[in-house]
Amino acid sequence: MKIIKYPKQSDYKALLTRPTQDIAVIEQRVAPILYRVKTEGDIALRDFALSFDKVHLESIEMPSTAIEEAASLLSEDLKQAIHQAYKNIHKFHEAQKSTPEKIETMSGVTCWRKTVGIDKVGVYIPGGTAPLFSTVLMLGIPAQIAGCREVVLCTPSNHPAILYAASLCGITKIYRIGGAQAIAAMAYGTETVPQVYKIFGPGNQYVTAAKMLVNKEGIAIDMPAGPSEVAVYADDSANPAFVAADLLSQAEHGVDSQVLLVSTSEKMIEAVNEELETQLAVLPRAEFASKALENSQAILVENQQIALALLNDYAAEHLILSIENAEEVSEKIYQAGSIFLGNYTPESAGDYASGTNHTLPTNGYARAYSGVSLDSFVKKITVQHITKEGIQNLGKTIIEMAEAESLDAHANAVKIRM
Ligand SMILES: NC(=O)c1ccc[n+]([C@@H]2O[C@H](COP(=O)([O-])OP(=O)(O)OC[C@H]3O[C@@H](n4cnc5c(N)ncnc54)[C@H](O)[C@@H]3O)[C@@H](O)[C@H]2O)c1
Ligand SMILES: N[C@H](CO)Cc1c[nH]c[nH+]1
Ligand SMILES: [Zn+2]
Repeated sequence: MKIIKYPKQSDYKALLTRPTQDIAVIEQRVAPILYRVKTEGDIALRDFALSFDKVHLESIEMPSTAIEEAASLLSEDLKQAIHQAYKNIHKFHEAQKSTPEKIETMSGVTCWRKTVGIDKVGVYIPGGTAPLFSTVLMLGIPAQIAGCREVVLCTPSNHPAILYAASLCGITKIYRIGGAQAIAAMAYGTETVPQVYKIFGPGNQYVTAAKMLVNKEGIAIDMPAGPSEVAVYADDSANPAFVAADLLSQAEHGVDSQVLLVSTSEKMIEAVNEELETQLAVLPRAEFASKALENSQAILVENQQIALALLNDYAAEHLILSIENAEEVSEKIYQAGSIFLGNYTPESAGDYASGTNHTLPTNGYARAYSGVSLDSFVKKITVQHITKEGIQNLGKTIIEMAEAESLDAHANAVKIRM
């Protein structure tokens, strides 16, 4: 990994640029895909499956026999692991349920919020270069807890673990389509794929751009969750082999991934770089990882204050603090998708099984977005009830304000009751 020593603040922006293609270029590629699915429906889905994924789709919907067979194609160990992950993710997301409180703002005036699962949701499960069945749990479990009535799943992969995890989450509508065309299918609906109100899920740049484009047409999305990234802040208490392993764990996702190492210790950076070479040499996805490492850097900084400023600017999807007093220092982080503390908290734990959600904002979107949670799958509807006495207490205030806005009918709706 390139080493950048003591950069000036004016260099941060260039230094922290993501390797993703220009969004305008990707949108130009994706917009015609969306249009064809919108206007031609299933015919376009079949064409794109053939040209992008090299599959001739007999049936766009996953056959029920494949779903039923899935369990028998997986090892007992893998099924056990999936169940353990399911339990932890369920526990963490179930705890996010909140009991709405009824608040009496004035005597006789009561307001509250009721929580409702979004009726129809679509989840995208990446499957271009790896079948991310863990993402099924990350999206299917909160949808299940939220009580979403219809959950549609699209993925270009037919890996049995995706089907098995989907069954655990009660998802039965599975479509074997990927990329921007899958996002379009869920956004507009086709003869086969049902239209949904909100689309969730990570994916490559085409998937992410498609989500952002359909969002402009009024379809809700979770957030831009594109190519994976991790930043590691390591001091001399870190273990260089652990740090290198964490960097490679995200670099192996794809050529457009980016990883960042920030340290006040030149010795640590050099040791991590050596470890990277050793570990990369035996990594099956070395081709992806080494390309991603070309887009990545190790940055040597003077002190912790500068390290934290850089990391907050970068707003990494994942931030690992392999430093002393990690929890205390994490209080000073205000821009990151998910934080991992200490030497024994690999980012992979959050990817699979600790309980937190791995669908997280990339490309700096962690400055304004949170990762997926139970909240992402629900709407909160406000409810209020005012008694005959309550309107006497509140009425004067409303009339005063409505008349000042020159909206007499608003004022009358109160006066008539008083
Ligand atoms: N941010 C997160 O929370 C998160 C979580 C998991 C994975 N990810 C990211 O998801 C991505 C998965 O990517 P992937 O490619 O393996 O799978 P994917 O399922 O996202 O994309 C595969 C699809 O891309 C389409 N495609 C491929 N080349 C294309 C082209 N030239 N033009 C138009 N469409 C094309 C194809 O239709 C294919 O089905 C990785 O970048 C990974 O880092 C992010
Ligand atoms: N690291 C990815 C989120 O950026 C999630 C994932 C799934 N499987 C492995 N990793
Ligand atoms: Zn990962």
